[in-house]
Amino acid sequence: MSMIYITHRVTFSASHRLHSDALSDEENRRIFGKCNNPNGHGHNYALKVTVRGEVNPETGIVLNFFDLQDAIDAAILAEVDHKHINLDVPAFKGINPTAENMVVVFWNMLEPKLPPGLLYEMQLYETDNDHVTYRGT
Ligand SMILES: Nc1nc2c(c(=O)[nH]1)N=C([C@H](O)[C@H](O)COP(=O)(O)OP(=O)(O)OP(=O)(O)O)CN2
Ligand SMILES: [Zn+2]
Repeated sequence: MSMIYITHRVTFSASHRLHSDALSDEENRRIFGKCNNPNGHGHNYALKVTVRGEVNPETGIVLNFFDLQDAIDAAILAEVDHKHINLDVPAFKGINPTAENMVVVFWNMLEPKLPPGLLYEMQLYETDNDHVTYRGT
């Protein structure tokens, strides 16, 4: 049997403010600079989701791309697209919406919606130049 990795990419737009409740206002300004601006700022994010599994010999697929897209839409995009992450998304209450924290939250949103053990990797692109990768641990 062949282990195959399949990836679906989605995009969404959202705004956020980098601010940690564990830091003083001065520390937040020093560490996050302009990204700590109280008015927030926006990004056009891209999220790549990779699942891995064996190819079903009858269908020839691991997981239908359509089903993967539907799961991402329902679990993640419905929550965050065109939202202010800090203010509008309950899952981020008390969580600083860095790309690092966002990808972990997204994993926890999506993983229960997929067949057990299928989710392999998520990559969240905040810009074309900067992205983070998470594999669940
Ligand atoms: N490790 C991390 N560092 C930073 C994060 C992050 O999530 N993890 N996030 C930010 C901010 O969100 C910031 O908005 C990044 O925006 P960006 O447009 O990349 O900032 P620049 O002004 O440097 O980009 P330009 O190339 O000048 O357009 C910061 N750090
Ligand atoms: Zn930002």
